[in-house]
This record gives sequence, C-alpha cells and structure tokens, in this order.
Amino acid sequence: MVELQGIVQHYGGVQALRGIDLAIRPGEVYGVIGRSGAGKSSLVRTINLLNRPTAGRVLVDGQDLTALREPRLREARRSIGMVFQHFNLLSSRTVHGNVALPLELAGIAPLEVKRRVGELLDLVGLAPLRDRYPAQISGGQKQRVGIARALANRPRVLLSDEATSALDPETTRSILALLRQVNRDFGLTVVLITHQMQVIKQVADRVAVLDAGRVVEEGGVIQVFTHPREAVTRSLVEDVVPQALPESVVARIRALMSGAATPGQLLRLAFAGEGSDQPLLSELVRRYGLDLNIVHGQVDEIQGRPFGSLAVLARGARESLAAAVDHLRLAGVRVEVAHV
Ligand SMILES: Nc1ncnc2c1ncn2[C@@H]1O[C@H](COP(=O)(O)OP(=O)(O)OP(=O)(O)O)[C@@H](O)[C@H]1O
Repeated sequence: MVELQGIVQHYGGVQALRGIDLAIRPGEVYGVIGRSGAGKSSLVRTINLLNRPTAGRVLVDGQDLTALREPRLREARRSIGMVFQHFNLLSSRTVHGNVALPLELAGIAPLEVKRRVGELLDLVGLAPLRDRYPAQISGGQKQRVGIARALANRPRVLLSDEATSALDPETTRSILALLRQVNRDFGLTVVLITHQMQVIKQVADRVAVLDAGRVVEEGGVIQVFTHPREAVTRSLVEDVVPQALPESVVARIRALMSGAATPGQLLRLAFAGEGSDQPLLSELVRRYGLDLNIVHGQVDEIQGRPFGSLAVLARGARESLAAAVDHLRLAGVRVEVAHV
C-alpha cells in the first residue's frame, strides 16, 4: 500500500503539487495522467523521495518514508524500484553489469549477485545479450534492462516514469506486457505516469488525473474513460474514447433527420463491461419497433472487458423512443439524447 498524504511540492516560486492525497492498493497497476506540466513526474518522484516533498507524508506499507533518516531511508528505498523514459543505464557497464549494480550497492555477495542477475535476465528475456553494452542494444531491450535492474532488490513497488514514451507502439506493447507479468507474478504494486492513454488502457487498473498539481478525478480505468467528469479528463481520453462527434458525422445526421417523416432522436450510448455482450440494439428494434441507424461508433477493450460508444439515430413513436431509452439505462448503458 502506498499512501500519499497532503503532498505539496514547491520549486522556488513554482507550486508543482498542491496537496495530493492518494491511496494506491497493494498489487494494483495505478496510472497517473495529466497534461504536460501537471506535476506527474514530481508526484512519482516523491514516492521514493527522489524529490523530497515540501510538505506531506509518503507511507509505504504503513512506514512513513518522510520520517526516516539514512541509513534506514536507503534500506526502505530498496523496496521501491523505478524505470525511466530514457532508461538511465550506465554506458560503461554491460547488460549484466547494469542489472548487478543495485545488488552490489546493497552489499550482496558476488556469487549471489551472479545468480540473481541470471534469473532477472531470464525473466526479461535478455540472457543472450548479457555481455553487450547499452549502445549495442535496442530501445526496447534497454528498457528490459531497466526493468530487470529495478526488480533486482525485489521491491514491493515499481515506479514507471514514462517508461514507454521513447518506444514504438509494438515495443511499447511488449514492455507493458512485461510490466503486467511482473505485477501479477510478484504481486508488485506498479505506479506509472504517462501521457499515452493507450498505456493506461492496456495495463492500469485505476487512474488519477492530475491538473495543475491537484488530483481532479480518480477511479477505475473503465469508469474514468467512459464517464469522464472533468474537461481535462475528457480531452485526455479523447484519443481512445472520442467524446465529440466529427463535424462530417453531424452534417450527415442533420441531412438524415431533415426530410424524415417519422420523428427521430440521436442517442449517444456509452457502455462498458457485461452490458456490451447483450444484443441490445436488436432488442430495441424487436420490442419497440424502432428504426435504428448507427451513424458513428467504436467498440474497444480495456483489460479484456469490452467498452464502447455508439451514436445511433433512432426513429419511432415518441413513447417507444422514451421506453427504449429507459430499457437501455436499465441495462447499464449510459444514454444521452443528443441535440444536433
Ligand atoms: N526541478 C525543478 N525546478 C523548477 N521547476 C520545476 C522542476 N521540476 C518541475 N518543475 C515545474 O513543476 C511543474 C510540474 O512539472 P512536472 O515535471 O512534475 O510535470 P509533468 O506533468 O511531469 O510534465 P511533463 O509531462 O511535461 O513531463 C512544471 O511547471 C515544471 O516546470
């Protein structure tokens, strides 16, 4: 469990964090998103006191890190691993040497270091490259070294500061799969900050939205992505869950609605999880005799659970339309009757 209580971070006159309270559950993957400058890096760096906050407390498994002094602080920090956007590998050390470093610093005996590094390199799939130098491996491989190094002291928490931002989409997917794997296999709590919503969509359980140094929204990823409350969240998730209908679609709907004899309504449907497995639209046609025309939409997946949004032009008697909207809402679908 990672608890942040009243975290404030000032850099001279800049107030980067203005009172953050968060409780990150053991074993979850927790995402932090926000615009550039929102304070994401500052926040993740307070968790291992890479940045010591101006005020507030950081508790890991109930231990207040902000109250510790060396050498106990150094020891406590070993329970928190970190991976970085630009990998931060030592160019003068081999792959093996980079992963060995934190173990050597912790005073582990050379034979044990060798054994543990061997295991870690197997885990991240880099055993054959153990004698290469960072300049001789790809970005994705460098990040695997970064992850192996972060796991060396068997941490309980792994912090990821834009770990996939410098990687192409395919490599990103494989690194995220690795993070998910270590999260599951070791029950590791992962806190990741990213500006890539695809990353959150793929691996996070819960997400916090940071804006100007404050948490403005927090919740399960499906909830936050499909029902964003704040304007900043809506604009961030626009990439993966489009909020506004494209102009061309609006124009097409207007054309379809004008000149039609039967009254029509544009319904914006947002659904997540189990509801999306039901044949809801065909039921609306059968039960309420509606004419449906899907004008825009997408169905996607968050951690294996379907979610999506549809814009449907529905035509039929006024009472039938109202009954159909109730029917959808009862089935757990969020419905907005949109005006175009
Ligand atoms: N060492 C520093 N000294 C002075 N100001 C800083 C320092 N680090 C960050 N800041 C300022 O604090 C604010 C938050 O920065 P931070 O890097 O935490 O945001 P971020 O959300 O991670 O941004 P980005 O996504 O662009 O990396 C910004 O206004 C930034 O300019």
